Amino acid sequence: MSDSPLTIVADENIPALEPLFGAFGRLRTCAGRTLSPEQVRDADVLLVRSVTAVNQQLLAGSRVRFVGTATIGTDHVDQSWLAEQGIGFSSAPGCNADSVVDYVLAALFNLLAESGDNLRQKTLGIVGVGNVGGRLQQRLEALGVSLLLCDPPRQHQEADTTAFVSLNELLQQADIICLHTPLTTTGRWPTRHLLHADNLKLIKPDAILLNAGRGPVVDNKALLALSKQRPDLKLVLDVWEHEPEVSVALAEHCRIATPHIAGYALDGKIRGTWMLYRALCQHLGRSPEIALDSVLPQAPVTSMTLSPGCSLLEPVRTVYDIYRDDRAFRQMLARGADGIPKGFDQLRRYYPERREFATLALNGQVTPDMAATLAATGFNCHWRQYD
Ligand SMILES: NC(=O)C1=CN([C@@H]2O[C@H](COP(=O)(O)OP(=O)(O)OC[C@H]3O[C@@H](n4cnc5c(N)ncnc54)[C@H](O)[C@@H]3O)[C@@H](O)[C@H]2O)C=CC1
Ligand SMILES: O=C(O)C(=O)[C@H](O)COP(=O)(O)O
Repeated sequence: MSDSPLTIVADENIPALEPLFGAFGRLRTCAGRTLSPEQVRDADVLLVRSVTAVNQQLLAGSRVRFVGTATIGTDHVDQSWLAEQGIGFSSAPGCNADSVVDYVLAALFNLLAESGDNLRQKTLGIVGVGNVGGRLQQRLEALGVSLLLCDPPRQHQEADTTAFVSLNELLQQADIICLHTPLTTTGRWPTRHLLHADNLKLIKPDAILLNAGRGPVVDNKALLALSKQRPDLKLVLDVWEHEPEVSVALAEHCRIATPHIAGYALDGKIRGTWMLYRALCQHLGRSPEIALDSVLPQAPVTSMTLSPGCSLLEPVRTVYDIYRDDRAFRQMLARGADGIPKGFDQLRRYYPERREFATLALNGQVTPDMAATLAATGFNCHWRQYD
């Protein structure tokens, strides 16, 4: 690509486009879900999120030389075809991993508080221990939670294979199962329908099953069938097979149901755009000059008085009320099946501002134990400890 102004076509749902990409040339935004070959034909650069299938069908005949997806997941991009065409590509690994971990902890703290259970007395299984699963592992270890880890690709590569268990062992032993694998259909360990009718049956009574990876990692039909026989199972689903369509029946069986927003803290979304900005600079041989902090709005200071006996749920709910997302999603589903794809995307497009736990400024006085627990949960806040 030359130094002349570039034409950049971008998904309208990518935040901070203008400050990060405005200086490269002409910026045009489009609806990512319905992006057509005609809309990208004259583009030099294409910036997408997870709802745009980037492949030969979209790009053949265009002059696109660089594609960026401001997401962790890359299952919507035909990377082999891009490489064959010599088209540069970048995703944003880890950009919203902390947001997803916040979502998981918000779901778990709420559900366990409702059942009067303590996370420290549970065994939690993480399937897929990469950026998201690994950060979840770190926070939970700091909270003193017993963990089981399943990640065959890592197990195969690493010296300490004893750190991992098989998927069946994890399903049989975990009280809480969190899925954080990518969606893959090829290779040695494909994840499509990783959880299916046969192994879903292994899950323990009263277990929590949470999927914040990709919908098709769980066979949704099999999960619905099982949920009908096993009302004890507590489902938390952020991702669905066939998005933006959703099985209303399955959502009704969920304790928490949300429209693929686990990674939607503003910090994670803008970090994703910024990572693409840096990747494009590198692709063009230019030095990146814009710092992340200059495009990330300051988090509002939420003042909250923490008392020695306060529950962790209070600060968690203050920074992220997961039931707000659950309610909005169910209201949308109740409006009728025809409206679901549109409603699903509307909820995501107009998602209210949410910030990562780490941005919350809490005030107050807490015991040293509570201070340690807050820090382990991911808060980076200002409090005074009681002696
Ligand atoms: N719900 C949401 O809003 C979001 C969902 N995601 C999804 O979460 C996925 C994971 O994200 P990261 O942890 O950042 O990705 P990552 O690539 O850092 O880690 C994925 C891990 O899964 C493991 N894995 C692959 N196949 C496996 C299998 N068959 N069984 C068990 N483990 C397997 C890999 O070895 C790797 O360690 C993304 O690919 C994306 O699809 C990511 C961000 C937001
Ligand atoms: O980063 C990922 O991977 C995700 O799943 C995204 O957070 C999903 O957001 P959209 O790309 O669908 O806006």
